[in-house]
Amino acid sequence: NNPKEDILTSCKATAMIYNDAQKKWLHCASNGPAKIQLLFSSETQTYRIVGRQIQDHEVVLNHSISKGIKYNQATPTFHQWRDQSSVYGLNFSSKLDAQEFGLTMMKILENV
Ligand SMILES: CC(=O)N[C@@H](Cc1ccccc1Cl)C(=O)N1CCC[C@]12C=C[C@@H]1CC[C@@H](C(=O)N3CC[C@@H]4C=C[C@H]5CC[C@H](C(=O)O)N5C(=O)[C@H]43)N1C2=O
Repeated sequence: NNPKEDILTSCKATAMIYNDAQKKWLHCASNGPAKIQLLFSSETQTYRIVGRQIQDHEVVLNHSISKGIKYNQATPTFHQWRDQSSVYGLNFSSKLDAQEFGLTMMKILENV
């Protein structure tokens, strides 16, 4: 971890990406849930979302949270967002995780 990044929130969720051609959601990795973190870098004053598979630590999500992204809390345990190129989804393990993640994401989006 870059020591200069603050972990704003951390939770367990399955990272998904929408395949527009097939019109279906695909898992970003095949082996179960990931640890999803919202990070703030004081050095660059930027936020990013990082997801690492719990089983093998594979990085399945890693992108900066920019002004342009649109975030949608589709259900109490499934949130999704789109940027210029893709649509991502998080299937949370619990409603509480989803609530906390959503609140943190909304605060970030007010500040980017
Ligand atoms: C205008 C727009 O982009 N709309 C987006 C949602 C959205 C709204 C506002 C800001 C950002 C976003 Cl991503 C949208 O509707 N999208 C993005 C691509 C797929 C989808 C377009 C159409 C389908 C209709 C059903 C819904 C969907 O995919 N859902 C709803 C929540 C549900 C929850 C979990 C995932 C997991 C597997 C299951 C499934 O696909 O079988 N599924 C879904 O069916 C999810 N859909 C979508 O989320």
